[in-house]
Amino acid sequence: MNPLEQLRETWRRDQVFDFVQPAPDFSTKVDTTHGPILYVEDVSVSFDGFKALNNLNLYIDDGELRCIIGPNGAGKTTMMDVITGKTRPDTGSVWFGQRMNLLKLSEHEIARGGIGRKFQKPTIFEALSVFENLELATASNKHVWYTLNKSLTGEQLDRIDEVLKLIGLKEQFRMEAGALSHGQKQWLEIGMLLMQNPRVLLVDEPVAGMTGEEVEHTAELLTSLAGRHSVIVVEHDMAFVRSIARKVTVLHQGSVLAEGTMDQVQNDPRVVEVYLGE
Ligand SMILES: Nc1ncnc2c1ncn2[C@@H]1O[C@H](COP(=O)(O)OP(=O)(O)OP(=O)(O)O)[C@@H](O)[C@H]1O
Repeated sequence: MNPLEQLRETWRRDQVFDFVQPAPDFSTKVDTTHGPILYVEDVSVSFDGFKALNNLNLYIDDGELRCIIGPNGAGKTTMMDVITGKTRPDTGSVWFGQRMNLLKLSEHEIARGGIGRKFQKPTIFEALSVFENLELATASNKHVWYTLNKSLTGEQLDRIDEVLKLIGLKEQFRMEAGALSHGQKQWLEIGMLLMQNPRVLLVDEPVAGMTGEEVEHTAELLTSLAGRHSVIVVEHDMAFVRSIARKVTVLHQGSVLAEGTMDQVQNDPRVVEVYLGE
């Protein structure tokens, strides 16, 4: 390579500017041949000496829908923070499949690599339409005008159409996102995460503040995602958990207290004691 070519190679845009880099392709590297897509092992997190997570062990199978419940302060948010790279544990390990060590990746790399997180408060662009919000979510460059001025490929349009159907907002695609109902905003944000095609989706209290009908639609949406994605739902609303849950994990004082079907955990005397004591 001559010096000019070497210089060009060194200054290739995608090596210089982070925003034009393609998302890391972890899909081929996430090895789920043993079943689980997430391994959280012996994880402890302390805040000023207080153990928010205490030797937590959690295994999520590829494509499963798991509900995580537990009283206030049980460590549910801290657990999600550890999986998404926001909080680093003091001890333990977190693996995405068998080969991807999440503790070596940044929060940004984890998000782009296939672990999406839906916070309680939606972070949609209220002044843009439903369609434009999804359009924005297709891109690696989040600069609004740059993205909206680029034309979409047929594949991206198909995906937007598919996601609009999934989240039940096909008729509202031209509507300004700010004019959507509370529930619709939550679904739009789930849709934006789906545009990135995550392998794992973490969803924090998805039905808080929703109407009965919206809760039902959310249950349908989340159950329909399982299989193609692994979905972890943290929720306090027990009726909702019962309506979607296959397997439930109960956290208490930073560890797993019980795990099983909703009936099994609700009849577990340790779980009853913890909830009655609240
Ligand atoms: N940054 C922090 N600094 C100090 N203590 C913290 C911090 N984050 C969490 N904690 C404490 O760790 C414990 C676990 O908190 P966490 O938010 O993970 O629980 P949670 O199960 O999500 O609770 P909730 O259901 O109320 O949201 C709590 O006692 C909380 O006060």
